Amino acid sequence: MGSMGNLLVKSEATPSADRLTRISRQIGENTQILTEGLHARGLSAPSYEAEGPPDFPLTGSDAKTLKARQQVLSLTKELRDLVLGPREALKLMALDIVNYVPLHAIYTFRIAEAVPQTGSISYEDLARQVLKVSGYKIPASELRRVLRLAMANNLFCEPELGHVAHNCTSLVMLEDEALASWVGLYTVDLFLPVGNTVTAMQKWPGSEDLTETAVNISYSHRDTFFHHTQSDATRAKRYDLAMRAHGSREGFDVVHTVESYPWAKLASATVVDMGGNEGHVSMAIAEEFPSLSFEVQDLPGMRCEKTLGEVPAHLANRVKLTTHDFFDEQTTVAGAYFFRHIFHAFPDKVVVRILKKLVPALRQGARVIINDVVLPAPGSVSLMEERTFRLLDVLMKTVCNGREREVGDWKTLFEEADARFAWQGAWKSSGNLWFVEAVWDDDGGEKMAPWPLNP
Ligand SMILES: C[S@@+](CC[C@H](N)C(=O)[O-])C[C@H]1O[C@@H](n2cnc3c(N)ncnc32)[C@H](O)[C@@H]1O
Repeated sequence: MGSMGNLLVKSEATPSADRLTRISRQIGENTQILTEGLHARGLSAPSYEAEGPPDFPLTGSDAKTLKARQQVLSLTKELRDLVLGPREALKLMALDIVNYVPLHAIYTFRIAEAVPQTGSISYEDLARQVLKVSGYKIPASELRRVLRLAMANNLFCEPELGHVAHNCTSLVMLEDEALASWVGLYTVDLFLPVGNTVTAMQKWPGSEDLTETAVNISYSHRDTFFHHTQSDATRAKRYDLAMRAHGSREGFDVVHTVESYPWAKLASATVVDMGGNEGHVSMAIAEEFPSLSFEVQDLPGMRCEKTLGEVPAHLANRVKLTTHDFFDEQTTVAGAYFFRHIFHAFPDKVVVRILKKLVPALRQGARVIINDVVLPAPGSVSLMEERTFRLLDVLMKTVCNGREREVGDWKTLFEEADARFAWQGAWKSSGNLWFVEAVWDDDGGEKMAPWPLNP
């Protein structure tokens, strides 16, 4: 019971000692489902061995298996915390910040590159290799202390005393540049801002200004996070690669965007993909829905010959990459305006401003389609899911005074932007992102019959 939520779930008045057994039995039952799934597909269990699979093997499975996995993840945390006891669990939660030091060191000193892909290396030789690949002269004793903490978190291993080797997790950092950049983004770029979030809340309570954030305090400037990121080539590249890793996180894959909206109902419309980056989302939808056309708008900095040339020839007449700043008035008249992963990075008043800028181009029946996070009601989803979205919500506060939103918050944004936006609702059928939609009704919003959308 407790696993499905937190605040709304009433705790037992005096929980019986059997509670622990009950949770562990549920863990056992759900683990059994996973084991059967592995057997049925002839797969072995995940492990930390260097040759082990870098991803849990059943991620693309049926709903029952996926739910069992979510249950195991939530219940094991619950059992762990209960067995620790609240006092000790709290101490460990606070102490957890130290676990980021090895991650930071591994990224900065390029330790994954310095350790040989097979076999092992002594700490002294590792110090020499680190100097070679990263230029940093770090004593063996310091590498040892950070790496031994990393190993206590199942990152690298020490097969023979005094010798470091890769395991499956550390190899991922070597082989997956996007994931390594994800680690870099959080440890190099965001560690200070995370630490300054409360200071920003004290300095600018409730601010909706993009330049009154923990990033501004940490880096002593009044630029937006976006400009801060773009102002340094290394940082910009790290951010772009990290976003790729984010896009491939479970539940955030573009396949959910393609499958969860009834795109065919837009017939032969043009969809303007606002802040559509290099067009990867539009291209994925265009592949599946051959009657649709896309105009992918983004800032000039996102356009160069290389990216323009990356639209495959068979899509070139239906997917156009153009430049447009969404703070300027929209000039393209289209059937739909699509915002994926855009608005959570902006405070409410800025989102309203962006929506208003669409108005000159909107014609009767034009759609605004948002594909973004919708916050669950507290306690309505598993603790794992809840934590994913609450983390993103607080992170948005840290970097840009943006926020994740509940369904009612999205509706309010449209109401504040213009009464002619007729609310169509919000839904999610797969993945982590929801669809939120409004239709432009020149006659005044409310009278427009809702489109029968929920697929
Ligand atoms: C988080 S990415 C989302 C990209 C894409 N929609 C997706 O779902 O993968 C945000 C995008 O918004 C773009 N962007 C930021 N500010 C913008 C602006 N003022 N006008 C147009 N695009 C902007 C960025 O360049 C970036 O490509």
